[in-house]
Amino acid sequence: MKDSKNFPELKNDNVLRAARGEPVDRVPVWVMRQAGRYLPEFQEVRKQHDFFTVCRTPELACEVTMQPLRRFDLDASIIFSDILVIPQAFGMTVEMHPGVGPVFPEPLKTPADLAKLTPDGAVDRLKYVGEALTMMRHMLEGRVPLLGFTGAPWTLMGYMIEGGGSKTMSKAKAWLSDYTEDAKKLLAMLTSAIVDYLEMQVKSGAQMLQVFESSAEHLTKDDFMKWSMPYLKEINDKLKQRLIEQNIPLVPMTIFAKGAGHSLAEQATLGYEVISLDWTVDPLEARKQVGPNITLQGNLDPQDLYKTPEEVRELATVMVRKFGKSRYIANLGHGITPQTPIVSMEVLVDAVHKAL
Ligand SMILES: Cc1c2[nH]c(c1CCC(=O)O)Cc1[nH]c(c(CCC(=O)O)c1C)Cc1[nH]c(c(CCC(=O)O)c1C)Cc1[nH]c(c(C)c1CCC(=O)O)C2
Repeated sequence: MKDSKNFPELKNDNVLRAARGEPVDRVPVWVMRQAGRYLPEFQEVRKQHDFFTVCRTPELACEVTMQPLRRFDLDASIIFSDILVIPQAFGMTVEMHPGVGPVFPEPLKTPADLAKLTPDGAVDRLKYVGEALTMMRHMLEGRVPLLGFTGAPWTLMGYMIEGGGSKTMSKAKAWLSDYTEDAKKLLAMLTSAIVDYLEMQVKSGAQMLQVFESSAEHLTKDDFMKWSMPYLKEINDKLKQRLIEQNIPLVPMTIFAKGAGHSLAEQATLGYEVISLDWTVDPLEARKQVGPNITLQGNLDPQDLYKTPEEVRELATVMVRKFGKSRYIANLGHGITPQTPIVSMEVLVDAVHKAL
């Protein structure tokens, strides 16, 4: 399978080795949303093309995926796309409004709206992501591993019901209590599509996968156990089972459940190789919670990148020394934000590589 596309041999595999608990040459680092609006060259592309056009056009997706790698000595690339391509593949309209974020003109209002969704064949409508991954593997020439990703069921359900970002998730939470069976049906539908989607990503060339449960922060610990964890486990279990059945080498899996620092010990039981931490969690405490056999990723506060270069260097160095060189991938605690100075990224990457 791996050779069927004749991908170039991987040179810097530190991220994959860290994920598997093997020794690394240097602490690897990449950044969530590393291809994004803080880069002027990204803004140039966005002036000419709508956000989802970039996602759907492999040449454009690969160009913006490559942009941060031209500037910084990063140890991984992540394919340019969005978690909301799954709701789109289910037949929902999603628009990206600059300065606002994603907008669904027709969100799910009542359980009757579930009948309008078209989950059958969703993965076929996401083939463009696979094409971008395959093209990107060649474009990278083996420089660093290529990561794929997906949104997790609860996070996607939230956007589909709220119709965009939400401070409270009041409507999505109302589904959990008022339409419990339908909420379960929707989460199961999403879980199944996510497994298909990740399988396709691996077959297309993704060398590691991250599952974004960004809206975990809205759930109590009890609700996280009930409405997120079982689906996260099913995604990891089913995907691995499918890859094994087809004799396809497994790829490391990362779970990023933002705001779920209350459940690190529980997350460590899910079967994911890597747990990505938001900035609210102390590295030493996180290590205590997950034990020695899980890789940790994170967790600098993205707002720290607005400090002086000297402060950024100091904060990154302290962070890396707390996590240590074993089973650790440096990253931010969430996506990099649009006004971040370029120099902060340069300093962050350099500081991580020099810290140990
Ligand atoms: C919740 C979520 C989304 N998308 C994503 C998540 C999970 C991570 C997280 O919690 O931030 C994931 C995502 N979105 C994007 C990537 C690309 C890969 C990368 O470089 O990390 C990834 C991994 C590009 C993007 N996705 C988006 C942008 C900026 C939009 C633009 O270019 O106009 C980028 C580069 C837009 C987006 N997409 C989404 C939102 C809420 C927004 C608006 C928020 C904002 O404005 O910062 C949905």
